[in-house]
Amino acid sequence: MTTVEEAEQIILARLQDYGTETLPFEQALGRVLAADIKADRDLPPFNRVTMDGIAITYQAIQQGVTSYHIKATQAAGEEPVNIGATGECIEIMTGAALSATLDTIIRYEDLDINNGVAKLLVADVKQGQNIHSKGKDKKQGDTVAAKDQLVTPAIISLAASVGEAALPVKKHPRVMIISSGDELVDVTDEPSGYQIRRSNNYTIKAVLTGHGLPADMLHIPDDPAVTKKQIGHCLQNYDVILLSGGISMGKFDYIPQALEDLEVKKLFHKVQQRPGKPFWFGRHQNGVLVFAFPGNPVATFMCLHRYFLPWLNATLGLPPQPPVYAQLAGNFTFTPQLQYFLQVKLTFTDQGVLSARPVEGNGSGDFANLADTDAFMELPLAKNEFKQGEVFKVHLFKPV
Ligand SMILES: Nc1nc2c(c(=O)[nH]1)N[C@H]1C(S)=C(S)[C@@H](COP(=O)(O)OP(=O)(O)OC[C@H]3O[C@@H](n4cnc5c(N)ncnc54)[C@H](O)[C@@H]3O)O[C@H]1N2
Ligand code: MOO
Repeated sequence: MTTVEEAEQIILARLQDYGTETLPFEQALGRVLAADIKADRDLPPFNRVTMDGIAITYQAIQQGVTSYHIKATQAAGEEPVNIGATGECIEIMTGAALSATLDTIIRYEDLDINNGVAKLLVADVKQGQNIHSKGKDKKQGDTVAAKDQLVTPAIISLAASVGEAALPVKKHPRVMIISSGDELVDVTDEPSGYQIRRSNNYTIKAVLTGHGLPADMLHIPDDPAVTKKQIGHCLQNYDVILLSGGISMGKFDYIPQALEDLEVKKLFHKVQQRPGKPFWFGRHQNGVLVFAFPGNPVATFMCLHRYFLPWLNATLGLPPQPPVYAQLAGNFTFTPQLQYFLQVKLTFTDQGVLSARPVEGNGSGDFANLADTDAFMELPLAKNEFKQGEVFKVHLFKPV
């Protein structure tokens, strides 16, 4: 059977470039930047005053001059005003551009101002104080934000400041989410005593929305002809199909056969893991990828986080997320020859250690348990006994 690592490698070997698009910069939040953002001029673009007060030349201090005639007042956004002598100063505001004749700012708190004269109240004055020098952060033409990273609020701020009103970002794949099964009714429908409401498709959609990825949804009944027709249509109109359910050994699990008939090449079926063992993954020759997750809600949820999101991350050109490790807060035993993904509740201890308390639940149909946990802890296949204090990798599905 395919191991978790092999499944991951097979999936990550199928990265695809969906191209780029240009968006108004405010709409690019959460997307992946497709080109470097460069400074259109030095940052800051002029010697920027950082305290309200007066501007003097440091020569005055060297000559022992401690009171200054206020020649003018300069607000931020006004043209720089020069002084003509060491005994002069300009009253100046934070954000103003400093004239080349001035090099030191003294804040109001250190002055006594009367009748147009500012008297220094402190002895310790340093040349260049309270000035953010031109080009200190970045020079014109420098990269201020490199491509292949998520557009964050800080990058929106940089784009605005260098005048990039439109940003090139990576295009998303077109995603279709398919649920299947005659036992499933929609959320607004009243289920009979032997039906349930479908939820996996909404879970997947919610996770994708959290990653800024739009997706369409479709439900198909347990009918082989309809299954084939509908999936065939999706193979022509989408880049990625995310299925849940209908892939195990049941008499009405028509999905693997339909995919085979539609010439989606199976790359693996069944992974040595719990939950999610029946996971099916394949690729159509036109490039469409099919992730068919097992129907049990926890299995779908785990596979989405463990396999699809890292693929999405990599296919959009983002660097791999650094692994997160946590310390097991209780003993745990698991004997089947399957890699177990244990649901855990995470907390930081007062020593700054990420601690993981096992919250076992009632198997992969128990979605109530998902709401009470934060992550899956990936327990190594080679072991059966996992002791309190041991450290293992975790896959977070909630921020801690
Ligand atoms: N003989 C065997 N039976 C099963 C095996 C096996 O190896 N041999 N594996 C089990 C495991 S593990 C899982 S997981 C499930 C996966 O089966 P399917 O992918 O075919 O899923 P279904 O049978 O269609 O559904 C399973 C379960 O999940 C519910 N479900 C499905 N879709 C949704 C949805 N959109 N929202 C909410 N719930 C959903 C469905 O009603 C079933 O209860 O197979 C085991 N059987
Ligand atoms: O994958 Mo199944 O989720 O172990 O029930």
